Amino acid sequence: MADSAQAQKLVYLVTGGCGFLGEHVVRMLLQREPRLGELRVFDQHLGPWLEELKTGSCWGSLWWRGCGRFPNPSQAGIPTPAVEQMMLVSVHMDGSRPVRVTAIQGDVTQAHEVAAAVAGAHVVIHTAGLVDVFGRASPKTIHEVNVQGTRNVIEACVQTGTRFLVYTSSMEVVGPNTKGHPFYRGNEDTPYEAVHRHPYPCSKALAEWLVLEANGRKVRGGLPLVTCALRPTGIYGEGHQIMRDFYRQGLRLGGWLFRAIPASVEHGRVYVGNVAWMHVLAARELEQRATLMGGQVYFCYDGSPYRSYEDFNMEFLGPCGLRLVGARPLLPYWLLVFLAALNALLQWLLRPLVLYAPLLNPYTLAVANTTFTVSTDKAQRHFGYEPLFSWEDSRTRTILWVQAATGSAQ
Ligand SMILES: NC(=O)c1ccc[n+]([C@@H]2O[C@H](COP(=O)([O-])OP(=O)(O)OC[C@H]3O[C@@H](n4cnc5c(N)ncnc54)[C@H](O)[C@@H]3O)[C@@H](O)[C@H]2O)c1
Ligand SMILES: CC(C)CCC[C@@H](C)[C@H]1CC[C@H]2[C@@H]3[C@H](O)C=C4C[C@@H](O)CC[C@]4(C)[C@H]3CC[C@]12C
Repeated sequence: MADSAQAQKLVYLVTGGCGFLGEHVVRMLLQREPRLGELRVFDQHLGPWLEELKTGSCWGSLWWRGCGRFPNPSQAGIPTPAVEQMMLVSVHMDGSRPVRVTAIQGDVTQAHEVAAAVAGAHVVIHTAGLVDVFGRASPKTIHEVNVQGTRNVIEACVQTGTRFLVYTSSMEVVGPNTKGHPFYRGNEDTPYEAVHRHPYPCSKALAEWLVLEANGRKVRGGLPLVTCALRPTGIYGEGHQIMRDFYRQGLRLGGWLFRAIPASVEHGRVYVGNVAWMHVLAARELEQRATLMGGQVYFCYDGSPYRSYEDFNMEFLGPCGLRLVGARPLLPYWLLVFLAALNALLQWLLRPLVLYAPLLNPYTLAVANTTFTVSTDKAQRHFGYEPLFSWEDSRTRTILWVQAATGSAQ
């Protein structure tokens, strides 16, 4: 491996590289991808943590090399991107393998920006997306970012000759469906009636379909594109904003959270570090295992226990001082349905004046109240995935993050 790592330096592009998952993918690539030569981090909002790369506080000896333009993509006939901010950082991972990290502020809905970022990349990990089940963004915007953005990424690969594309899909491509059918310990082949109405799962399903359908298309130079899609269940870990929201809500209620969903409704969860690791491995193995992996979907899984959404959250919020009240839901389900519908109505009525987007709405209630758990080893069989972080590790890391993010260390 050391010799081949010396021989071949690869250019990776991570779209959405400053998001919750994207940041972990970026860090994982820097730590664990021996063939990494250049890493392009593409995002609409560049995170301040990228600055750490310059100061060396992240991974040993990193240093700033100065500002520069993105490598000229004109060889591929692509116009130079109209991006607002770029920087070049040189990262020395172990004293012998310098990796150039290029941060690109850009928008996946802008085809020319995407094409310019993709030009010359060997591998694209496309995690950028608008994750909105609360009604913050319009259905049109969700479609533009998640579907048109993905189309732009695929077309950029085809035009510029990039052959390997890993797409971050979602469990929601499958379900839970609007009928509330349980998906219990299901795998990639489990039959399930996927019915999508909400803009977010609709957009993820369509985007995933585009990615899988593009597998085998000839890219510039004549070789086939190889694609696969990873479907995380609910991701948790350092940087999980909803976990922080739950903590704050608990604080407002005097340190108490009130059980809303029966403990028997199990919800699939997966640690962000393992999801990132799965992306890195899938991207690494796509070339060698193109026939097996091309056009395939993989659920993301690890050793996280099957629990209800609220009980699972308490694994982290409990050590931060919150308590979940009630062995059973305190409110009757019909009342929750009523409150969720009321929230939806208020959101609609208030929209001209203010954005009202609470956690509880008919869609989130349906998701939280429907069992959806996966049990599969497909990623292990196809590309040798084993979780990098045990449940104990994942739990500890998440607790430390919640404590630090909320100042709740006890
Ligand atoms: N969070 C979860 O539980 C979960 C579960 C399954 C799948 N996913 C998928 O994982 C991916 C990442 O989700 P996340 O939870 O990290 O969300 P996130 O919002 O933290 O990250 C998404 C990133 O994409 C960027 N982005 C959004 N619109 C963009 C645009 N037009 N152009 C460029 N960048 C843009 C955002 O700035 C953000 O940094 C998404 O595709 C999401 O659908 C998330
Ligand atoms: C009824 C309330 C008390 C609780 C509301 C919880 C609700 C906000 C949670 C429950 C399940 C969560 C989703 C689930 O983890 C999986 C995903 C898939 C991913 O692609 C995007 C995020 C999403 C939809 C989670 C959003 C928050 C949900 C609905």
